[in-house]
Amino acid sequence: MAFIYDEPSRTFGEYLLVPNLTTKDCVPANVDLTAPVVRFKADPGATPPDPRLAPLTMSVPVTSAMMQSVSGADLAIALARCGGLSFVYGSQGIEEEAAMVRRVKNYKAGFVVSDSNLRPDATLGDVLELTDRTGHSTIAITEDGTPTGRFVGIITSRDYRLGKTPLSTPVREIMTPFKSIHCGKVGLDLQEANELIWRHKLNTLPVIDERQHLQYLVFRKDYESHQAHPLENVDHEKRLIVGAGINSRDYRDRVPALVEAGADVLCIDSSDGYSEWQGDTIAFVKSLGKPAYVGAGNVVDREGFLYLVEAGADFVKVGIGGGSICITREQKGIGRGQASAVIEVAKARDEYFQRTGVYVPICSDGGISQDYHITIALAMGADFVMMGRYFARFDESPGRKVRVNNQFMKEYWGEGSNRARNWQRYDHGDTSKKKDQLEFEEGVDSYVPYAGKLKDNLDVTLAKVRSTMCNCGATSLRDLYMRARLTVASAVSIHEGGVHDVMLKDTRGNTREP
Ligand SMILES: NC(=O)C1=CN([C@@H]2O[C@H](COP(=O)(O)OP(=O)(O)OC[C@H]3O[C@@H](n4cnc5c(N)ncnc54)[C@H](O)[C@@H]3O)[C@@H](O)[C@H]2O)C=CC1
Ligand SMILES: O=c1[nH]c(=O)c2[nH+]cn([C@@H]3O[C@H](COP(=O)(O)O)[C@@H](O)[C@H]3O)c2[nH]1
Ligand SMILES: [K+]
Repeated sequence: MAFIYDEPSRTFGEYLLVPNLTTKDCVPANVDLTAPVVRFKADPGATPPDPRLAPLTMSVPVTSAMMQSVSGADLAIALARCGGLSFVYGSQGIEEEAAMVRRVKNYKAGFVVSDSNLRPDATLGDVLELTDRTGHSTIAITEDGTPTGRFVGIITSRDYRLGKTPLSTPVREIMTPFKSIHCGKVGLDLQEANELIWRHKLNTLPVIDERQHLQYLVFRKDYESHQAHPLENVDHEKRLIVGAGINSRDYRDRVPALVEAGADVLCIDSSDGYSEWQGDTIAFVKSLGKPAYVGAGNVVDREGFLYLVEAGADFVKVGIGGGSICITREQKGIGRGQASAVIEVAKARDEYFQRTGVYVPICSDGGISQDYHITIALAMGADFVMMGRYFARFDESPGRKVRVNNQFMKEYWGEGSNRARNWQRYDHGDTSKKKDQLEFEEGVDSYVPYAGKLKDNLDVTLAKVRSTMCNCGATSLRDLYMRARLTVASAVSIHEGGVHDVMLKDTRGNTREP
């Protein structure tokens, strides 16, 4: 006989937090958002345990969805610099995905590999053409014109006069030559580089190796940007932390390549994780010689969670059909309201911890359509959240920025859409996929309003989270989960929470309905 749940399945927008006493030390500056990423052992007497006991943590509880339109290398770098974690999308060739992971791991804040380089026999005409193409006015001159060739000089716009200096002038006659340039030696850190920049009043510090080959450029303005990222999520070698998506088919080839590339944590990407395919995938990752972390999912209930935990998952992702581009509930009728799913799985996680002393973090994936939904998810017991739409809006996401009806938009398409699935037609890596199944789309191709830089937006979002936590008397995510009091809002009280019974006024004094 079919089992019917007593309670309807609910989602974040149906709940509100009721404030607790805010003590005077409970201010946003004192809020610590550190979250565990992977399983760890702790004293089951303290539920939930201190997240800093986990072997992999993040300083803000936010991850970006493993989607083609969300998590490429640029977004992964920007998010890790703000303290979060990206999962580079797995719906691409294995080599391509590994290359993205490598790009994130090789990123050194403040140290950039020069992208504008010429040989000494190039001309001013070449300089102008290159400046135009890259938008960068600092050009490194190396013997072979490569970013790591023997370094012989530098050209900036101060070295020539447009309209006066002939375009045919060779670079070697106008560049600042090596002997007049202050350089750093490879191995110096950003602070030391910055010291040199200030001492010698430089705009750019070239960093060379013992053979005088160029390695990096350090720009004065980038040091300031580094100072603005105090929460950066880095490993013990100060490299940014990055995750990578995998699937339950080509994992035997994909996982070793990603681990080799330096992925800190993997995650199986699927709408439905309660399957033996995922059990096998986890077992494979755990059988590798090298230790590797792997998350699994998605699940929406206690049974699915326990199955993946017992299979060895390092974290479990929660959510079926709640994503903004999802049509799974409509197409297949599977899923559960995101709040109900998180509440049940968080309870199962706590019981498992109390029984075994092993804490397995959970991630609420999809359906965050307002910033405060993050706080609600965390209050309900999610250790961190995953978002797609949210990040697709930013400069750093891979989708194109386009103008639609006089407004800038970014493209955002679901991983279950035909657009995303097309990669397999051009890649030979995953030919086993669904040969035996008829295909139907489970996601849409869409636009989202362009919103600018990731950091600017995430700073505001997290300010709201911290502020709400203070309303709830919480300065850590553990506090929040332990103390939060949530109430279901009736449809009428949701109406009451919006603007009502007033006419809105614009800057010219005109009025309109809310
Ligand atoms: N979170 C959500 O609500 C949803 C997410 N998505 C996203 O769309 C993408 C595709 O998701 P899915 O279609 O669920 O991918 P999937 O690859 O997990 O599953 C597709 C089908 O293949 C089967 N399968 C998996 N491994 C297999 C193996 N080794 N051998 C034979 N059959 C196997 C599965 O049982 C399923 O029927 C993912 O990126 C996912 O995150 C799609 C729908 C909903
Ligand atoms: O039904 C679906 N069809 C799709 O094509 C699809 N692509 C992604 N996802 C899932 O949605 C999450 C992102 O959701 P948001 O945009 O709401 O943040 C992601 O993290 C995924 O869990 C999909 N679900
Ligand atoms: K299943």
